[in-house]
Amino acid sequence: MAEAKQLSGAGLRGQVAGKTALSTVGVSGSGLTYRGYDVKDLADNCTFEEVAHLILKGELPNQQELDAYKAKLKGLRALPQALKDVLERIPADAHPMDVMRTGCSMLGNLETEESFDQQQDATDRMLALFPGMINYWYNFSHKGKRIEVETDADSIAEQFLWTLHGEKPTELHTRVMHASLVLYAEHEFNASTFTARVCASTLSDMHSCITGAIGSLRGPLHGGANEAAMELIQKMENPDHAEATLMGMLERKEKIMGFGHAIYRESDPRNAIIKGWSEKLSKEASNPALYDISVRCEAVMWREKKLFCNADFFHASAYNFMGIPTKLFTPIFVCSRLTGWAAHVMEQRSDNRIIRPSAEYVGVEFRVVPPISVR
Ligand SMILES: CC(=O)SCCNC(=O)CCNC(=O)[C@H](O)C(C)(C)COP(=O)(O)OP(=O)(O)OC[C@H]1O[C@@H](n2cnc3c(N)ncnc32)[C@H](O)[C@@H]1OP(=O)(O)O
Ligand SMILES: O=C([O-])CC(=O)C(=O)O
Repeated sequence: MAEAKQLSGAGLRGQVAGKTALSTVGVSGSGLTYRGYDVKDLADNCTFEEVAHLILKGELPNQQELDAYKAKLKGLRALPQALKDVLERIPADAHPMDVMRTGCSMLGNLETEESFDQQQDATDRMLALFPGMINYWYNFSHKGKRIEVETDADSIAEQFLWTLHGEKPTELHTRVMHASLVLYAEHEFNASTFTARVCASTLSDMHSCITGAIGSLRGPLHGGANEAAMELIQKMENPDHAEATLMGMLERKEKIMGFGHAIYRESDPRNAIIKGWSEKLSKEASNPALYDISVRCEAVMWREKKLFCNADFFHASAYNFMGIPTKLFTPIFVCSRLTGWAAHVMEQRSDNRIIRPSAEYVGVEFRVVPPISVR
């Protein structure tokens, strides 16, 4: 494992802002652990529902607990009519992350979390409903279709692909979606999770915490990078063109989305896993060059800048190979990270003090209001 990066300076880098029992980043195992388990171990051996159970309830489920949890989630997929009405009014050119934000907020109006006793149920409802919600909007706004979201899908991974494409996905695609959702599920005090915790610290409701977190994840410096990476690589015709494009961007000091990380120094442990799945998917894809292009980007960025792919970069080609429209990439991140966000909200609530840091004032000196006639 790479040594932890020296962390200091702006952006609260390196400052401990609270305690968590949920995950470690850049500390042990391959570099990312959820409640003590290595993310690679979890991605190789568990479904997303098992990992959601681990993150939200503290332990991996036994078979009986898993069956009960999956049955509960399957029963919570229906979209309230009032939410469908709102989704149908959002235009096709809206950003799907804005749809997620509005949808989450609307659900909070319809099924308000009245007390913290309801926090697990409120979370499970969102976990079950979000994949169908975004794909209901997508299919209605782009194809004029009102889709059925109460499918026979066995899992959240299958439910996302099924409600998007209107048919049961292949085993390989479902397996990749499970791995992807596991990889994105939790990541300590990243920007969106910290947003959720700040909101939770005011004793606000779960939907407000998650709505705020969605807003933070949307930006290209955070979750939006998978989408930005796709926009970049789809313009590249072949590996040599990819190399020339990146060299030009680096010369112009442009940021390359999907590379670098605030905490990891030499690699993001999630990258090797999703890269492996991207390679497998490329073997049956109609545009396999995207994988070789991505591999060349990785090599060039390391050679030129010692910058490595973060979790987002190979997610771009993997999702593209599964026929997922680019703008739906970051909403998938939401469907997964919801587990981490909600677990952090619960953790914050269990030992709360309002989060209220101080600022260093750099404005003008103290002064007196002059009468308006002399200003
Ligand atoms: C799931 C996730 O959210 S993972 C992150 C997804 N975000 C991205 O992929 C966006 C692209 N990456 C970045 O913008 C950054 O690497 C971040 C936001 C992830 C981390 O930011 P920081 O902690 O400030 O990065 P760091 O301190 O390592 O930056 C060091 C230098 O490398 C540069 N750098 C970092 N990442 C990149 C990049 N992707 N492309 C070009 N240059 C970069 C920085 O500009 C900085 O240069 P400077 O000192 O001249 O300003
Ligand atoms: O930890 C971070 O800053 C960003 C990140 O990788 C994540 O949230 O998954």
